[in-house]
Amino acid sequence: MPSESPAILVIDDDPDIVRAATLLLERNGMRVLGALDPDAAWVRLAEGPVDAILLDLNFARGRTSGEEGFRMLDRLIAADRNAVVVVVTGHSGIAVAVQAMRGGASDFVIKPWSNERLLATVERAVALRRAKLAAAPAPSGEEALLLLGEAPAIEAARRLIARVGPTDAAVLLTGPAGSGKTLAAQLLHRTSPRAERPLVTLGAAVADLAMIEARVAAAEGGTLLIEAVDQLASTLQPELARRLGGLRVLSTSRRDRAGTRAALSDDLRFRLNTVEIDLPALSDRGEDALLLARHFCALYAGRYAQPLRPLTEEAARAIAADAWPDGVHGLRQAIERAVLLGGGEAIDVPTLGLSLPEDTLEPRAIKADLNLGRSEAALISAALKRHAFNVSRAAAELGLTRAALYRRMAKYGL
Ligand SMILES: Nc1ncnc2c1ncn2[C@@H]1O[C@H](COP(=O)(O)OP(=O)(O)OP(=O)(O)O)[C@@H](O)[C@H]1O
Repeated sequence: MPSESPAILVIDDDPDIVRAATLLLERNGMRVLGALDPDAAWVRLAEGPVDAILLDLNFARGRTSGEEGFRMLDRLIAADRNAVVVVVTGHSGIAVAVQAMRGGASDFVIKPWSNERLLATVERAVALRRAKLAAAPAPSGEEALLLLGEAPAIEAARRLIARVGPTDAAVLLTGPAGSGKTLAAQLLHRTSPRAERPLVTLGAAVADLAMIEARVAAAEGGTLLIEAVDQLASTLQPELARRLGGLRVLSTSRRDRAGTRAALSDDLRFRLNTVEIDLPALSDRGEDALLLARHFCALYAGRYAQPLRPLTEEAARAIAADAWPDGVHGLRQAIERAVLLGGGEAIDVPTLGLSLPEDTLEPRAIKADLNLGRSEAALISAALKRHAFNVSRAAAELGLTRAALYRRMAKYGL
């Protein structure tokens, strides 16, 4: 860590949490500013910039949607595009944390945290912030909207987008996390006669009637993008269906077609699925992961004014073989970090935080544990370390859902 002590802003409405984080981080050479609510946070930020921000997503106790936290996250990133925000959420909030990462958070921590992990996360955040500042991103870096890939399903999706984009047809986009649904929706809007009008997003998982009314009004004459529509409360579905006149409606769901249909009331479904586009998991797209990885290497090298470093042969193999549980989103983040934080001539496997496909050897400690009756805690701990505490990857390797992995991590104090 560089000599000047990093400044960390901790935004949490629980003074005990602020105190605990302060003790830990100060003991490790950091300067900590505490804020019990967003207003106090802005006052702190006005006093001077910070290296990382720990943001509790649920200010008002008992709330779980994280809505207030999301607003704060948006504002923090709008105020400073290099802000590095780590969101903090309770066990119930894993989906919310993942959504926050998509909204620009750089990492997340689940409460109750382990000190070791919190510290490692904050140190990573500080390194990322410093690398971002040092790299001085080219201000012009508007990214072109491109749905890249040569897999047949992606080619089919591009053809469908070109055909139905310019119409007013409602399009339902299905596919797993990070498969490009939002990107496809942006393309559909961009190629439509409404392109100059707003594309307004409604997050169905956290929507209530007031939010529905506000977003529908904001999308008037433009396009409404309903994200995770399968998660909309059943009582709200007829309310939403009734308000969709006069809008172009695009929607996304991580469930497959049948699962999505089953989650929607007839009246809402008829308004949404005139055309359906499926986007497959990145791991089912053959060489596309590698093609996208090379694209992101060039994109981030340009954006951060870094030399374009190639992928080593092993890195290319590891990328092609990985399960990519967070889809293109996860791949993109891995490459951004590697471009910003990696040194050397080329981007290698450790810089990406991946493992080589044939690397099936378990560390010796694990073997001993297996002989002693399969210590679940040791297996989980090793998987987490192997994946640099990336819970999605560790869970994928262990064959667990993320929620199941978090439960076990809490059980074993990992
Ligand atoms: N085929 C692709 N070509 C280029 N970039 C892509 C492609 N697919 C996805 N991306 C990029 O990957 C990231 C994740 O994609 P996107 O947000 O569209 O996924 P999603 O399916 O909406 O995910 P979620 O279910 O988590 O909302 C975005 O930055 C997007 O631009």
